[in-house]
Amino acid sequence: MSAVKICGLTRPQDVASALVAGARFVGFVFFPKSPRNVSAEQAAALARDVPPGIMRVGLFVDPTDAALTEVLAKVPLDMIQLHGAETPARVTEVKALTGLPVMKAVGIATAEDAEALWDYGLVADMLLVDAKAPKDAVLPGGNGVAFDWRLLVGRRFLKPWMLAGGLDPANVAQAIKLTGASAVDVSTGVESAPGLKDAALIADFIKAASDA
Ligand SMILES: O=C(O)c1ccccc1N[C@@H]1O[C@H](COP(=O)(O)O)[C@@H](O)[C@H]1O
Repeated sequence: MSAVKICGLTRPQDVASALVAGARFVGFVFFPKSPRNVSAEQAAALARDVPPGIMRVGLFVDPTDAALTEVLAKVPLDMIQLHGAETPARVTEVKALTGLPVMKAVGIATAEDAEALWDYGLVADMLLVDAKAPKDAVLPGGNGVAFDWRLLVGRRFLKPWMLAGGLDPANVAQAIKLTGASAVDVSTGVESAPGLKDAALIADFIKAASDA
């Protein structure tokens, strides 16, 4: 049974749908270019509805110290997700600055890309193994694009990890079976429109991941 993170929540009803369906992680995006971007005030209201034991993850892309500090002053987060070009040294800095566990996203398209998982595993608390963004993409993630999951078969990880990238209710079971992922993350695959989650798709996704 894989744990599920539903990322890019923007509305209270979407948070409720994720929780009712059994999500173990909920994600809030702090990246203005994203259709899932939320202000610190919006995220604070959404995070208040989340019971203890469920991880509230703040997603940032190459954040400054000031941006992190400003959000954390208002939003009770349990984990920071770094989804930009942050170096291993920056991961260490963000951990020290925030006092929170950091999950570092690593974009994969080739076996060579996957090598970076080792370096980030030395410093991050968790790894998010995502598809590399297409060249012309505006967003570094949340593009609904999958990668060749066979690149992960037999790979050793230094830290707990989550699979992401183009997952949806129809393919998540196969992805888990092939990679052995014990946690999965989804954003666009459970949306009815950019930034708007669909309760039925969330429920279908979590059931498929749990049954896999
Ligand atoms: O969701 C976004 O808008 C986003 C913006 C910037 C960086 C990452 C983003 N989302 C993350 O991308 C992966 C995969 O998403 P998808 O399921 O393929 O849509 C996931 O970790 C999201 O948290």
